[in-house]
Formats: sequence, C-alpha cells, structure tokens
Amino acid sequence: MIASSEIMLERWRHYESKEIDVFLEFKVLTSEIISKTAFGSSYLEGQHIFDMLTRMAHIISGNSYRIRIPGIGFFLKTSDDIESENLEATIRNSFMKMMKRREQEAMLGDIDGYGNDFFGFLLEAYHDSDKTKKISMSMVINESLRLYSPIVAVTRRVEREIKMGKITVPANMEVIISTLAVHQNPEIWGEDVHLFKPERFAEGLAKATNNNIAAFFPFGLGPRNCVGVSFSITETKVALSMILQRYRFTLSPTYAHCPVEVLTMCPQHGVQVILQPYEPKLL
Ligand code: HEM
Repeated sequence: MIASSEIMLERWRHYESKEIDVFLEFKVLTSEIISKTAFGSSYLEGQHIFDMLTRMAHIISGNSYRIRIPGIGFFLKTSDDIESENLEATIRNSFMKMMKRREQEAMLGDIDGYGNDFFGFLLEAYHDSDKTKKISMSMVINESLRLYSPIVAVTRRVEREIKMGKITVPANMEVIISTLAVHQNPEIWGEDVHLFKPERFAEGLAKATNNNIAAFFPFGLGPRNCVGVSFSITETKVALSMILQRYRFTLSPTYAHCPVEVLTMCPQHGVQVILQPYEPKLL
C-alpha cells in the first residue's frame, strides 16, 4: 500500500498547482494495491484481470435493464454476451493459473512477508490522533461511505416466510435492500441527511443513526458481509495520510458533481482537484 501510494505521489509531482483527476488516480492506485496484495509478483497479470473486470462491469451495467427471453438467449447472443463470455473464460483461466503458481510458491516457501511493524505503528498513530482531533479520518470515511455508498444495494433471498411489520415476505423471494435509501433517510440521520457532515459520527454510530446501528451498512451486514472491510479502510487511511502530508487541495472549477452507478457508485465526469504542495510550518 505504501509503495504504491509513493509511486502515485511521485507521479503527482508533475501536477503541482495544476488540475488532476483523482478519480482516475485512485482507480489506478486501488487496482495496483489489490493486484499486488492478491497476486504478489504476478501483479501485472492481476492488473490485466482488473481491467477485464472493469470492462465486464460496463457490460453488466449497460445490460441490466435488458429483457431476456428464457431459452432463446442461449442461441441468440448479442456482441455483449459474446464479449462477456470470453472475458469470463479468460479471467477464470488466469485465476486458475495464478492460484496453481501461488500454491507451488507456497510449498517451496517463496511467498513474501509483509511489513507488519510499520503498519501497526501507523494505525496506532492514527488511533491516538483520533482521540484528540475533532474530526477524525474515520468520521470522514464513514460520512463518504454513507452519502456515496459504492454499493447502492445488497440482496438477500428469504429462506422461509417472515413478517416484517405489516408485510409478509414469502419464502424464496429476493429482497433488495437499498443502501442509498437507508443511508439518506431523514428519520434515521436527521433533516441534514443530504449534507456532508463527518461530525455526525463524532459520538459513535448509535448517536449518528438515532439508535439504529444496522442503518449504516456500506459493507453489507451479517455473516456474508464484505471480506474487504479492514483492507479498504486501512488502504484509504494509508493513502490519505500520505497524500495529506504533502498536499492540500481544492475542487477545480471544471468539476461537475454527478454520481452515477456503473456497478459501483462513480463520479461520472471524474473528480478534478487542484493540488497545492503543503509546506508544514516548523514549530
Ligand atoms: C470501499 C470498498 C468496498 C465496499 C464499499 C464494499 C462493499 C461490499 C458489499 C456491500 C458487499 C455485499 C455484502 C452483503 O451482501 O452483505 C461486499 C461483498 C464482498 N466484498 Fe466488498 N467492498 C469493498 C471492498 C472490497 C475489497 C477491497 C475486497 C477484497 C479484498 C472485497 C471483497 C468482497 C467479497 C469477497 C464479498 C463477498 C462476501 C460474501 O459473499 O461472503 N470488498 N462488499
């Protein structure tokens, strides 16, 4: 995470006092970090897989409202169907090959270790500064995940008939739970629900949610919630802390606020900011 963030910051030197689209930058950063973490030395191959997954995401989003006739779809394939089938097969093959290689490396004892000591130090430093500052990084992250949840809904299949208030939900029904709707419900969050206010989390989740802690679920809930929670939060904190040590930034006048869903919530026209190098005052 640290090495990839450093590479990104090195690139940013060319953009000092200029406009840069941080949405593109963070896309590159996160795919590089996950590729290196998941695939180790094969991370370039991993990045290729993420590019293919991004393409799949576009195909899925573009086809989500297409009506399919059962059976006929098997014989009549659109160019999107053919492309996504090819992508799926290539991704599956690459994964299988990499897993085999990793298995062999593990047996030979060739897999890298991680710099855990430095991580421990960094996170401890953050936990300490949380205590003293009014707005902590966790509050900012939570508020961003509340207002702009990357996953706009989670689904569950109901195993047996249940009653939810006045509604009876029959068995086998698929229920879509809208993260967006719950995260923006004024009865839970208050009338300022549409404002970006990290301080709403200052006194904990129960206070922020009017005692409905399950109303905040950017990573889903229950035994099948996201396995990448700690990974993503750590990644955000590491990258942000490294960025903020070097830069202050303001939104560029060219920025147009337009969140859209392309499998995950994304800024349609990017996020253009102006980077100002930060020179900390010596005490
Ligand atoms: C900000 C970043 C992320 C968000 C907001 C997010 C959100 C989610 C959500 C809402 C779910 C569905 C959970 C549910 O149905 O209850 C999910 C599932 C999952 N996520 Fe994430 N995720 C993020 C990053 C990651 C990362 C970095 C990884 C991998 C390292 C990851 C791996 C997974 C997996 C494997 C599942 C399926 C879990 C299961 O079905 O048991 N996620 N994620």
